[in-house]
Amino acid sequence: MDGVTVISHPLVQHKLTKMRQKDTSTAGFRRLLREISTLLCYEVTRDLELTMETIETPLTEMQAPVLEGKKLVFASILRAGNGLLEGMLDLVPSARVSHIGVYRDHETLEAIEYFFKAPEDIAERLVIVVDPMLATGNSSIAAIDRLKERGVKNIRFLCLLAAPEGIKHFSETHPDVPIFTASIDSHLNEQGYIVPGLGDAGDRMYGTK
Ligand SMILES: O=P(O)(O)OC[C@H]1O[C@H](OP(=O)(O)OP(=O)(O)O)[C@H](O)[C@@H]1O
Ligand SMILES: O=c1cc[nH]c(=O)[nH]1
Ligand SMILES: [Mg+2]
Repeated sequence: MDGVTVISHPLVQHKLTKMRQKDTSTAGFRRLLREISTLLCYEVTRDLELTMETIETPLTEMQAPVLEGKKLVFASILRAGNGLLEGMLDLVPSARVSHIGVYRDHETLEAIEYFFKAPEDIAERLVIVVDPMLATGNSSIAAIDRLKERGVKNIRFLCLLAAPEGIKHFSETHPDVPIFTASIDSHLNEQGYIVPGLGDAGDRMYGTK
């Protein structure tokens, strides 16, 4: 699929299988999500620009590559996005963070926004939006609409599972935003859940159901 990268690394796929299993505990689910997020972060940042800095090794001075970490924003779609955010910050501690509070209305599946906070200069930065689930696409599309209203031009979207219906909707609405996912699942059911999926990511992370 155009604009979609499936991260097929065996460690990612193994951990995802554990997360899908209904008997995985809340603590186990959270731990796996944090671990998998570092692996996904590795892939989504693979082509980031480096600048050269003068450093001194014990032997000599040299020009060495460093990441422009302060130019990055991780935007977490609450609540479940926070599970991906933590592991990503482990790898890029200097990244800035935006929180976008969006939940799905269970009847209409429309996205309802309840919170938005972002760095002042977000428009000048690369923003990696994170949410484990791309189902209908309504939540991620709404979050990216909001970022574009703030002038952000350079956006990537990272998730764990995506439904074909959501990818189509998302790509038609935001064709300029590449999607990174660990799996493209079969379909959405009548309630808008991803099948086979892993259930409700927020509830599984926080034990709210
Ligand atoms: O693509 P969509 O059809 O919009 O579905 C995906 C959204 O649903 C879940 O959030 P939820 O609404 O359950 O909120 P929560 O994270 O607070 O539980 C998930 O974390 C996504 O944000
Ligand atoms: O399967 C789904 C769909 C939307 N949100 C989730 O958490 N899970
Ligand atoms: Mg939820």
